Amino acid sequence: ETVINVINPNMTVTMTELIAKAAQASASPHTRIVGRTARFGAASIEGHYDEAIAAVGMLKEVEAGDAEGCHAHVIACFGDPGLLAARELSAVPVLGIAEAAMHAASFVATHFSIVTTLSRTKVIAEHLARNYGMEQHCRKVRAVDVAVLDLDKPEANVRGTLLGECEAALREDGIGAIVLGCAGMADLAQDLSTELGIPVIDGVAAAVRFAEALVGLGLKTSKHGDLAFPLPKARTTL
Ligand SMILES: O=C(O)C[C@H]1NC(=O)NC1=O
Repeated sequence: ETVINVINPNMTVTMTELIAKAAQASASPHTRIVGRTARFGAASIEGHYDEAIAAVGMLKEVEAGDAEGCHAHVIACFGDPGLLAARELSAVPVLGIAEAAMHAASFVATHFSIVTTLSRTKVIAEHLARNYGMEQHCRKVRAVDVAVLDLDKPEANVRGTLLGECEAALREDGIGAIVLGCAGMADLAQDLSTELGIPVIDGVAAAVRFAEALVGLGLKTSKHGDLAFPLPKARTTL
């Protein structure tokens, strides 16, 4: 059995449930998904400050997963908060849903656009695309301006708004695929892909399958050099 620790770095349990459901739906039969929710940080992550404090809570859940002997971690927040810190901390593979989604999109299209939640978080996705060497593939980061915790509210009409933004991206951006820029959109990817007739990629599903692939390849996070375990020293723990 492969155990994948899927961490919601925000503190909203209903989102963790949606994420874990999407992760299990994507996983192979012999994979067990353990969903974990950050117990320190923010109810939702919508900017640099939220990301900074959420990373601390996320890292505690990496420790919990490692203590349980999980085979890989998925950081299920589109900002990939604390990704390299988690890779230092753990010896098993750690994937962020943004990195995983962008790579999946680059395998099936020459260019893609990202559609995320609030306009103020577009810059975070732009920084990630640059850091991941994806600027040649990522044409544009768009936003539907729906707050993360409103995604599951019927009155927000997220599906309709997302569809409109994706159609604009298809018309204007010169792309072949769309990346959904929020873990909370995980349950919408399939439906939008069918409606639009193009790959619409949810990073939770992509990260779970890539994690399985890395485990299957016997690959673990390298502890030589940059991602070696953190140096022992006095630290404030939660
Ligand atoms: O950055 C975003 O808009 C989405 C990001 N925030 C969050 O609480 N979970 C996420 O996936």
